[in-house]
Amino acid sequence: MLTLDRLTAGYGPVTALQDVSFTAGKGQITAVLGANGAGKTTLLRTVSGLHRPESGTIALDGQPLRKVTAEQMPALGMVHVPEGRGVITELTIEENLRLGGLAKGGKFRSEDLQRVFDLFPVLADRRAGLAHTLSGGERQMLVIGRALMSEPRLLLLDEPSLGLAPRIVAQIFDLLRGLVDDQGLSVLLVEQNARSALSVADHGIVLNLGRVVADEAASVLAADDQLRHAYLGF
Ligand SMILES: Nc1ncnc2c1ncn2[C@@H]1O[C@H](COP(=O)(O)OP(=O)(O)OP(=O)(O)O)[C@@H](O)[C@H]1O
Repeated sequence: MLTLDRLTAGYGPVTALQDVSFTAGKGQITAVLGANGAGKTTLLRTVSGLHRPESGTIALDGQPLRKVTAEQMPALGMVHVPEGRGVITELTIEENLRLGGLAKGGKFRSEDLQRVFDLFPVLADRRAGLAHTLSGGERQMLVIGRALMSEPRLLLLDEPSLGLAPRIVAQIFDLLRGLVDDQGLSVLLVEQNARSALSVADHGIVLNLGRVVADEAASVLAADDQLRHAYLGF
């Protein structure tokens, strides 16, 4: 689905990613793990066209994404959900979702809204309420719902568990698993919470100082004590 080949990116003299290569499979959750500063956010921003790599290629379904801008990504079936739950708190929940429907450049479709409300009944119940009234977990559901409005094939998620209670993280990851299993969505999941991410992912990539140090089935990574202690903090 998504293939990175020797991707190198940085910020002036700082190299954030060095020769990063891996494939995120179709209909799978691929977790990108690593400590603070490992390069995870830079990786997602580079894949979604927000940060220009110094070298290497990114291909979606075999098509190189060279020169594709962030604005064009939803039309290609890829949506980025950045860290920090960027809901617009002054708008209602429904208005926030409608914005996601516009990302693809087409017309808003009420069936997309209904589809998202079916997935997140908690948002449907409060559709006319202002987004600032939502809890952290509900805001995370809202930004995922907003991303789903453009019917992506690939969802890029940056730290969805950040600041959420374990029970809410489990609920959100279960939901993602359902989307992948039932609707064939593919997910690239960047997480510092490696234990939870590996419990839901099919595959895991471990980054350390911008380099891939492991690229394995999630179950293999979770069972590798040495790697867990060295890089994943659990
Ligand atoms: N805007 C920037 N300018 C300069 N250096 C940056 C910038 N953003 C990130 N970096 C550096 O690039 C490296 C990778 O950072 P990145 O944010 O991608 O890591 P991360 O794994 O996402 O960490 P975190 O979990 O803390 O967000 C780090 O050394 C970081 O200090």
